[in-house]
Amino acid sequence: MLKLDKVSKTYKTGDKALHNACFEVPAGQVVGLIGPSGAGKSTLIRCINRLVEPTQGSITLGDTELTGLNRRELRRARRRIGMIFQEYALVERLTVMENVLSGRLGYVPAWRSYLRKFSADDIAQAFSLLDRVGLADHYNKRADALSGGQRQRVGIARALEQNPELLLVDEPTASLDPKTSRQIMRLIRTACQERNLPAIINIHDVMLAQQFSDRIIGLKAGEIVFDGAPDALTDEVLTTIYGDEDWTQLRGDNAEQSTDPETPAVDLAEGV
Ligand SMILES: Nc1ncnc2c1ncn2[C@@H]1O[C@H](COP(=O)(O)OP(=O)(O)OP(=O)(O)O)[C@@H](O)[C@H]1O
Repeated sequence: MLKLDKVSKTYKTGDKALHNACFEVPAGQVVGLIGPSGAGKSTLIRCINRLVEPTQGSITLGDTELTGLNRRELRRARRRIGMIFQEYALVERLTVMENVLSGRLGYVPAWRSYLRKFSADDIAQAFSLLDRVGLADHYNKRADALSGGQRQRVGIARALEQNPELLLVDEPTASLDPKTSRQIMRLIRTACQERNLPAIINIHDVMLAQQFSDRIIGLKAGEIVFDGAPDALTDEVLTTIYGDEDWTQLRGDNAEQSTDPETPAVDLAEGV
């Protein structure tokens, strides 16, 4: 369980990026975090693992108050939080397997991580995760030889290799085509369901968020203006968050893409 209590962030520039954010995310829940550009989505995600220091409020993961930790304790706590990034953040010249194993680096002693020595269990788990994200045959390829969708799957496997208690996902599909985006979102959601893992996904595409989240949190100018079920995200609510748009047409376009016959209805679902 993740809990945010009155979390605010004002940058040194005076930008009030987040104001009094309060919510809890129970185990296994996938939260889609939406809102216009500059609403504070990245700030909120980064406050949770303290890549950005909140100005006020408390953030608790399980029994640990993340906001109260010193640097060393924070390093240890970050092992419990898997991150998935828009630009994948892979080490391009390393193999797929080495990238996945790097998810364990926070766990192995410094000398072993320097020599990149991993236990047999870590390696077996990495193989199993690569199999589950559909990349078992690619384990020995260099990361820079992969497509965007494949890279993001490596990013997902690396985050899961950490055995995290929470996933923070920052615009995972922003660099991907619509079909690959849906596959990646399905993969993240299924992985969370199987592991009872909570996740917060910062996502620009409202329709994808609605399709693959258990809950939506809508931010506008640093304030939470919506927190509810994906079905409750009516055109009126969307207009509150984003301003006027032709939501009916946007939904129509998306429905066409979702029924794209080339997109298997359950692709990867069993494999994750
Ligand atoms: N390092 C920073 N220093 C000063 N202001 C910042 C910094 N990072 C973000 N901001 C400001 O905080 C506000 C929220 O930004 P943030 O990046 O969190 O929004 P966002 O919803 O993630 O936007 P986007 O969808 O465009 O990535 C904006 O006004 C932004 O200009």
